[in-house]
Order: sequence, then C-alpha cells, then structure tokens
Amino acid sequence: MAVRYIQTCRLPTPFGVFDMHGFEEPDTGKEHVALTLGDLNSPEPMLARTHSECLTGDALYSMRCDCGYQLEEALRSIAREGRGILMYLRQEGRGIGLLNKIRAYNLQDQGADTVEANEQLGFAADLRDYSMCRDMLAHLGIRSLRLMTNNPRKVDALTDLGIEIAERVPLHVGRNPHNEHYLNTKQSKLGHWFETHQDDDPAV
Ligand SMILES: Nc1nc2c(ncn2[C@@H]2O[C@H](COP(=O)(O)OP(=O)(O)OP(=O)(O)O)[C@@H](O)[C@H]2O)c(=O)[nH]1
Ligand SMILES: [Zn+2]
Repeated sequence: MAVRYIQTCRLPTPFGVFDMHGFEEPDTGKEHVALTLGDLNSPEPMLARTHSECLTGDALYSMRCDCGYQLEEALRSIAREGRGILMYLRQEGRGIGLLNKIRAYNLQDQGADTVEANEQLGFAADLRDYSMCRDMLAHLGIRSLRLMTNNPRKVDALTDLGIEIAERVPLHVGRNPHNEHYLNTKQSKLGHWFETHQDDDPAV
C-alpha cells in the first residue's frame, strides 16, 4: 500500500534517541512509523528491521511469540551500531488484525497451530504486504539494507519490491516454553531460519 510522509520528531528511548518519521496510507488511513538513527545518506547498507505490529508482544509483554524480544533487540542493535532503521508496520496479527488474532489464539489454546488457526478462520497464513516500506525508504533516501529477520518470505517480498537486501542478519531472541511450539511451527510451516540458537535467551 502506498504511503505519504506526514512529519518527523525526536523519540528518546532507553536505547538511544531516534528520529520518528510518520507515514499514512491515504487509501486506508493506516499509520506507520520509521525510527532512524545516524547518517541516512551514506551508501553503506543500513542495519534495518521491518517489524509488524504485535500489541500483545510489543506492548503487553506476551511470551506467546518472540515479537517483543525482537523489537527490543533490534532497537538495541541499531543503537549499538549508531546507524539504522526500524519500520514499525501496523499489520497486526500478520495482517488479520487484533481481534482476529485473539480468535486465532483461542483456537491455538484448543490445539491448533498458528497456521491452522488462521486457516480455520478463513485467512491465509500470512496476509502481510510490505509495499509501504518501499515508499518509506525512498522518502528517507535509504538504498540498501542489512535486514534483521528470520523470515525468508519477508526477504523475498522486499526483494520483489525492488528493495536491496545486502545481508540477512539473524534475530534469534526470546525463545521460551510458551512460544517454543509457535517458533517450531514458523520453522516447519513458514520456513523461518532458526538454524542456530546460540543467541536465544529467555531472559532477554
Ligand atoms: N495470525 C497470527 N499472527 C501472529 C501470531 N503470533 C504473532 N503474530 C503476528 O505475527 C507478526 C510477527 O511479525 P514479525 O515480527 O515481522 O515476524 P516474522 O514475520 O515471523 O519474521 P521475523 O522478521 O523473523 O520476526 C505480528 O504481526 C504478530 O502480531 C499468531 O499466532 N497468529
Ligand atoms: Zn507477537
């Protein structure tokens, strides 16, 4: 979905002081943000995270998934490097929305896995669209990414949009007994790369 730039402000966080850039999808009114740090104009590939909204994991400390841990680690890594971008995309529940995600979690409480639950509700496993990233990166003048992700479909989707992924950087954090089955399903059914677990730390 196309987005237009609205405004920028400072965003101090425990990890560093970011610039927050706001964008809007004119067709839907959906709002997305990009947090940036450091020199945006250097041609060197930039450490980047495209993070899909997960209210439960990002804001409510849910341990059912790895989202909150990944969000924190991504911001920490960007701050450590002194340069990078985190695009926070408002596509909750892999695009099905918060209330449908609660319905999907309810089905998972009864034994379905994350993919089966989506399918039982009549949705594909992953409904996300990343085309807003192209506009956000173009607006900010960022050409090439070192993308923090374990999701091969995300790499393919961004590449298909013409976004250069110079490197894929693994982001393995937050594995715990509550999300073990979820992460294993992401690996077996959605193809996620969890080849090494040396960075996994439930305490993160
Ligand atoms: N439908 C559904 N969505 C979920 C479930 N668990 C987490 N999510 C959503 O999945 C999305 C996770 O997105 P990302 O953090 O980009 O993770 P990813 O696509 O697995 O890939 P990574 O880049 O490796 O993290 C968020 O929108 C969450 O709300 C679930 O059980 N069902
Ligand atoms: Zn989550």
